[in-house]
Amino acid sequence: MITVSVIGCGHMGSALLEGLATVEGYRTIGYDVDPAVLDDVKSYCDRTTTDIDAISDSDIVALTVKPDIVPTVLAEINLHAEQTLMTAAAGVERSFVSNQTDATVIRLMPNLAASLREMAAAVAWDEPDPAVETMLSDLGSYVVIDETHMNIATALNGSGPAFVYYLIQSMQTRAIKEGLDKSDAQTLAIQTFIGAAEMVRAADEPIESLIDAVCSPNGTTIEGMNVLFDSNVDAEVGDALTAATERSAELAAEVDHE
Ligand SMILES: NC(=O)C1=CN([C@@H]2O[C@H](COP(=O)(O)OP(=O)(O)OC[C@H]3O[C@@H](n4cnc5c(N)ncnc54)[C@H](OP(=O)(O)O)[C@@H]3O)[C@@H](O)[C@H]2O)C=CC1
Ligand SMILES: O=C(O)[C@@H]1CCC=N1
Repeated sequence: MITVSVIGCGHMGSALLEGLATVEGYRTIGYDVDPAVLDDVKSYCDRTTTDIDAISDSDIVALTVKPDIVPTVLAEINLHAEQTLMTAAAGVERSFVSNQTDATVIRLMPNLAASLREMAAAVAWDEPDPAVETMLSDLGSYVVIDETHMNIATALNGSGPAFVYYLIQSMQTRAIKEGLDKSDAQTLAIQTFIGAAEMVRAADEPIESLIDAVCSPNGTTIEGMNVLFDSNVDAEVGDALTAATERSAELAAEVDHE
């Protein structure tokens, strides 16, 4: 049994708890300062509490408060060396956290698909942590990265779901405008993204070849692709990632200088 405490049960903390609630082998504790937030997650947790001391025997403590709240929480918690403190706050560096706790600190960039156990996560640590490896596998897929790359991972898989939602919305909105029933447009847009992502995962060829396979000669797809090729959309999507990456770096500086 792995005991996981989540400090801050808002969007990210509750997604972790919701995902873990559907897997055997975890005892979960949700901690937050807001009792109303705890009401929302109590069906996913073995225990909810506003008492910070309740996390004292947890194997893994997930820190899912906003970056500027991290110093406040670190001043309140008293963890021991056998515990793992998993910080998920964007921009907050591992060294900043480990200077203020005896626990082993790992840095995680999760995403909200944890609730469905479809999370993409990036983790940075000194040593692999078997309990964390099990937990991340149970919640989706993860990669181990050097912490110097955590800001771009934050943009790619932390913020990335919002970018993908936006693209799904753009496609389904236009389909509805062209006359398709709203529910049908949603079904088709969603399954198209799922299917395309699975095709990319399964393929041992480059994405360009997958695009070519959809583009029948003189067909429909190439007409649409030409609009994309002639646009700046590739650069704009890249710029969205860069903006999020730069903001992650700024957050690090802001928390460090508090
Ligand atoms: N949302 C996302 O998709 C992702 C978020 N993250 C990271 O997760 C963290 C949380 O983000 P998110 O879940 O969106 O934010 P939320 O605001 O939804 O959740 C944060 C929660 O922490 C609570 N809180 C505030 N102060 C304390 C405290 N001292 N002790 C315990 N809990 C406290 C907040 O209560 P109250 O509202 O009353 O202040 C709130 O319920 C951020 O650092 C973010 O960078 C990482 C990846 C993805
Ligand atoms: O927007 C944010 O700052 C957080 C971190 C990644 C996703 N949400």
